[in-house]
Formats: sequence, structure tokens, C-alpha cells
Amino acid sequence: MTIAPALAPLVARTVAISDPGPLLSLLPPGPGLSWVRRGEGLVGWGEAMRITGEGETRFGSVARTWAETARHAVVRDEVRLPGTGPVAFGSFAFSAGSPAGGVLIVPEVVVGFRGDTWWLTTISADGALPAPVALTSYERELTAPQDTQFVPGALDPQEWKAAVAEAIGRIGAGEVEKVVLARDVLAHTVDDVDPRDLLARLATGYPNCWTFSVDGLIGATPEMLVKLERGLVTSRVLAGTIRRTQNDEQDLALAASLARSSKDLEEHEYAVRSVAEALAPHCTTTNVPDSPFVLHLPNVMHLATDVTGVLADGATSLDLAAALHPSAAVCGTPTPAAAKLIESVEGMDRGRYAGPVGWVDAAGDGEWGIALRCAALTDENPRRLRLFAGCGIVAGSDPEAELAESEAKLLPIRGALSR
Ligand SMILES: C=C(O[C@@H]1C=C(C(=O)O)C=C[C@H]1O)C(=O)O
Repeated sequence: MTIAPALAPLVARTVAISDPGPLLSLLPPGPGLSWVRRGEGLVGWGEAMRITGEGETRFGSVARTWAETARHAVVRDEVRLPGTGPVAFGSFAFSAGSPAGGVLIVPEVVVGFRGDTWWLTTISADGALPAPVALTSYERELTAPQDTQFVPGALDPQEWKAAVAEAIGRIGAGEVEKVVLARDVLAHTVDDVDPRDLLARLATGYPNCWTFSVDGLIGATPEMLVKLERGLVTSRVLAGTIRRTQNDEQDLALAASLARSSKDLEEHEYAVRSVAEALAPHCTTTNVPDSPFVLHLPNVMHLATDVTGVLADGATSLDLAAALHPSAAVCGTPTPAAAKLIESVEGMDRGRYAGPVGWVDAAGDGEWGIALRCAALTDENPRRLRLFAGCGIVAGSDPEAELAESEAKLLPIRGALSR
């Protein structure tokens, strides 16, 4: 279902402001919106408009409604940077079959920071000039939540290893070359979860990642599905992972072995190819580096490739995210067969995990990450969350090692929820 654009146009006003305090500290209590890395990015709150989509058309219908809304918006923008003027934060289900669908939320208030420029955008959907707002920097004491319980989700570790073994068998039988299998873990907290606490812990612990919050999906992703800025397209592809040991010397040796590992290089190659092929029809030129670099995160290291291109066809960042999803980094190769295999052995609905999450502005510029290293708050219970992690499986994979890799990928969000 798509909600038609409001009869009255969106009215948005962006003004430059002086430093109001760290972006994440500005979020008031409640379901805030966030896209922040190293202190830069966007936060928003309030809901001027919500656009939803379902099934196969969850991207297309939402993207069309946004384009239409943006075209009719009345905008006074004194800053004129990507992310100024009206913006929408969004999050989309991994699978067309998921009831999670897709959502774009246009906040009533957005604060942005980039380089040395701060801005404030106020948005209304009733045709009236939005009311002025005063910003508050909420200085909050971060206390670690205690006694959070983690219990298996759809499959327990033994069952998940059996699913991985099954997938390896099906790869051997030639059904797919690579498939990404995920698992979920449920967290039960003692107190109600305040999303702002999770965001603050993730942003502090994982500064290389994009800390996001959209409609109850909260996490810190290292993977940029696509960024579009004034015609320049970038995508950071990650696939191939090794756990860190917390011993620098040992980690350097592991990084070198990751960069030589034929199993990880194969996994990575599939992911890069899927992104380059999906971008090609939208770009005049694309640049794909010959070999990956190793991205160091506090918990894991990944093989990483930055693919770039020059936009040819006027697609928006959201159109590009729809074209790129699902990349082989989160689904597999070939895509349709891998998606089918996931459905038959994973035993769960991924919801919006591993789907695109990010923002788009009225010009179509925006940033869409892959929703990884995240938790979904359940609607009914503010003390219950679903955490997710997945691993690329190829012929040379080992179920025990994949389970350990999934544990390492769960570490950031587990850590944000417990001592
Ligand atoms: C699926 C996840 O991560 C993806 C899978 C990776 C791998 O298999 O090596 C690495 C990065 C991500 O593209 C996850 O974190 O849940």
C-alpha cells in the first residue's frame, strides 16, 4: 500500500545554525531517526509524513511517492548541501515476502552536520510554515544495562550449524555458488530500551560505522550499499571476514592471511561483481579496484572494495539502492537461487535486517547502508529485541567457523545491550 502524497505540499525550511552539541545528544526521548558516522550526518524526530510500501513494489512505490512529494515541496534552503531541505529516512525489508515492507519517514525536525556546517531543517505536511524549534542537548549518563538475557531465535546454534552444512551440501550439488545465511538471537532486557543509549554506545565503540535508527531498527553498519552525491555514486562492498584477537601483532598477521585467503577472496569477488553489474546500467563509467583492502573494525576485519561510478540516468539514491538490493554480500550468487535457498534453510523472516537503511533528499542524493550489526525493537515490548548476524557460505566454508564468525558480528549490538 502506498499512502498518497498529502494534499498540501511539504513545506521545509533549512537554516544554518551554530554548534548545538553532538548530533546524537540532540535526540529527544522517543523513536528518533539517525544516520551518523564520526559525529557527522543527520538526526531527526517527529513525523511529518510516512510513506509505506509492500512486497515486490516496496521500493518502487515508495520511491515514486517520495519523488512526487519532493517535486511539489515548498522549500526555503539557506544551506544547499546534500541532506538539506526536506529529507526522508527509510528502511526496507530484505525479502519481498516479508510483512515488514518498506518505509520512508519524513521527520518534522532534522539537524545535520558536515565539515564545519551545522543546519536545522523544519518540515510540515499541512502546507503551513513549520513552527520554529529550540534544540536541547540532552547530556545523559550512560549506564550499562545489566542482566540482559540472550536466547536463541528461530534456530539454536546446533540447528544453525546444520543449516550451514545443508547449504554447503547444496553448493556442492551446484545449486548456488555462494549463499549468505543469517541467524537471529532474542534479547530480553530488565529495563525498557532507550534507543538513544544503544546509538550512543554503538557510535562510541564503532566510529567507522554508520550508526542508524529508523522505525525501531537500530545498529551500526560498516557497509555502504550506495551513496549518491551530485552525480557521483559510491558503494563499499564487504565480504570475507576474520575475527580480531585484540592483539595488534596477531591481528596484522590475520589481516594478511585474510587478504590471501582464496575462500574469502572468492566470497568477496561474488559480492563486488553483483554490485558492479547492478550499477553499470545507471552509470556512464564505473571504477572497480583490482583487489580489496582490509577494513579493520574493533570486532572483525573485512575484505572491502569501494566501487565508484558517474550517474548517467537521473536515478535517485533510493532507486540505486533498490537496483543493488540484494547484493551477493547479503544474499548470494546467483541471486534468485540463493534467495530461495535462504528461504528454505534459514527458518526465519529477516524483517528489515540486511535490507537498505538510510536517507534520501529532495534532489535524490542520499546514503543507503545495508542494515547489519543491528537489533529490531519489537512493537509490543520495549524490553525485547531481535538481533541478527549472517555469514557468506561458499564450498570451502566450515559450520563451526561460521558460527564463530556470526558471534563476532553480534558482538557490537550485544555489547550495546549488556555490560
Ligand atoms: C551478513 C552480514 O555481513 C555480511 C557478510 C560478510 C561475510 O560473510 O564475510 C561480511 C560483511 C557483510 O557483507 C552480517 O553482518 O550480518
